[in-house]
Amino acid sequence: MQERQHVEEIEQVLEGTQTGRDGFVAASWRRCVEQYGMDPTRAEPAHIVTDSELRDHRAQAEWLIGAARTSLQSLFRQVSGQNYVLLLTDAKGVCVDYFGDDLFADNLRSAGLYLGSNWSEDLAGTCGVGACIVTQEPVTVHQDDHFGNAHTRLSCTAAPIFDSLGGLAAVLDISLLRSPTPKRSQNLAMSLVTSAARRVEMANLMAESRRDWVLRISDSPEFLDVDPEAAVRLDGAGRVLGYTRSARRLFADGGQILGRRIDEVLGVTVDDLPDLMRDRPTEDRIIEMQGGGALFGHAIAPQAPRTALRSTRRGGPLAGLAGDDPAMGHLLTQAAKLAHTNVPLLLTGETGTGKTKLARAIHMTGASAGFIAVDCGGLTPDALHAACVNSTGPTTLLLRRIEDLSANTAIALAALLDARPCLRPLSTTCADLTELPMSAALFHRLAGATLRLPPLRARRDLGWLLDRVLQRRAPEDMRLSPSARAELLGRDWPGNLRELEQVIDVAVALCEARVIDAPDLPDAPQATQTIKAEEPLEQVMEACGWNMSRAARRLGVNRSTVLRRLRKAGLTPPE
Ligand SMILES: Nc1ncnc2c1ncn2[C@@H]1O[C@H](COP(=O)(O)OP(=O)(O)OP(=O)(O)O)[C@@H](O)[C@H]1O
Repeated sequence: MQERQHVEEIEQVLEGTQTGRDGFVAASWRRCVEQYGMDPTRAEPAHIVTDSELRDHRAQAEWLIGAARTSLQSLFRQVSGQNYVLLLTDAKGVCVDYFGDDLFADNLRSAGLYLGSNWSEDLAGTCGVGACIVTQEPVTVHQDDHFGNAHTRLSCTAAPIFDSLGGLAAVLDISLLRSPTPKRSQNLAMSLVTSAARRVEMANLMAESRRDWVLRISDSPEFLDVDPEAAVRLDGAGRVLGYTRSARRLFADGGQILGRRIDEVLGVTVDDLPDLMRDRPTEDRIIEMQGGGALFGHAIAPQAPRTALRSTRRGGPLAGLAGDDPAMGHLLTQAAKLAHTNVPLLLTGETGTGKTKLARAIHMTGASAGFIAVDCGGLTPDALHAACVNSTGPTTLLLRRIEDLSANTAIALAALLDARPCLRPLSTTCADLTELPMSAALFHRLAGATLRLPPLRARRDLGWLLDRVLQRRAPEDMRLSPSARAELLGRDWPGNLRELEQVIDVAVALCEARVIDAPDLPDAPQATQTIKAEEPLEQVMEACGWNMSRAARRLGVNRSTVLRRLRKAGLTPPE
């Protein structure tokens, strides 16, 4: 009786009658009859691929099975005892991994809820996996939503899993042999399966991105580090190399995502990513969206390869730090050799000469997996311990501005380094070594070797640096006029590379055409400094359009410092 009603309803839908079915189900029924020539009255058995075909499908999906296993196991634990079956199918609909209760194995196998079953729509008719492959959206195909009478007792909820290039890679399906009648009984299954699919995409993206930056994103600071909603993988210039499906919403204008620069949609450039790393408080890691609104970001730096080659040739992150400057060439060759050792390094030089950047490049070149960065100004012994508490394996400890260490924290640091030999300190300082306020004991724990960065005015690769900074911070087709270039090459640069970046940022903002000309350049360094010292925070924020990254660059501090100062001054952006 029920079977006859089901067939009659399919006929009505084919004639164009609205029967209250979900639109995607009606569309699938239509395809089953009109494209695949199926007949709902025929009790089709489950389609199972042969053992050798299954081996092929599993071999091709091996990376996916690996990435999904942990998520599937944890999902299965959540639904255990409720008779749910989990299927992971490849993009063709063939089940390549399976979790179900062995007690019902025979029933599940005959219903097709088993390894090797093929749930593509053109074979199985309207079903969770098939509809998910066609619509590329999460779906519930409940009981008589199914096309064939053989399946009308099942309830299947399926979510798509996309690879990092945006292609459909798999479907995660959670099914019941028997279910309560209301379709909404499967709402919880829908929410479980979509979040499990999101986590599989995240695991896959992370596994692919060991050599690149990853920016993970969340609407709420609470979930940022534990279960972020979306992530993008970025190259050194901030271009998108891969993404999880939910990251599409950042690119709301649609179209191409791969190859786009992240600063086209978010108020961060690749140079801001270190400020979004885990050592910063979560609530300070705010990212403004270009179209308004804000998100929270967690940046993960490229990791060194686990089996780092003991090469002394310069390459990778270190190579990008200098052009043809003999002093920098010598320093970077030394840095490349020292990167593979455990020797504590002290990086000295004037403010803005790139000590922090060099430290990060040394870390990326070496074999330490973990990376912790702390600013020594205001650092308490407790905060130092808290920052290092989770470090287990070899870990780089970047200590910025050790001249600002308090006496108490200096004692705590010496004790910490003795107790945790896995920590490799890389310290930076602008101070003269003879003026460092620390005991000889601590000094020798920090300065196994000293690398001195030259001031920008002494470097012979200023032209190269100008082009590089321009390439990173200006639109692709923007260039410097010969007179602007000559003016910049003649400057003194007391603020070094930081000042160079700011000058380019200002010039890019002021320039009205595609060529930066001399009048677009901000004032001479001396004048700029005087103004900066006198300029109130509110004025800086207004001048930067309340963009925190821009204000941070202008003030020569990082974004979290700007945020802290704003909070302290009780300033908020105008409505
Ligand atoms: N080799 C480089 N090429 C281009 N930009 C660079 C280079 N090195 C550093 N920078 C940029 O210059 C700015 C200052 O760099 P960094 O923070 O490493 O300097 P620092 O010496 O640690 O400064 P401070 O002592 O004031 O903390 C950063 O924005 C960084 O991106």
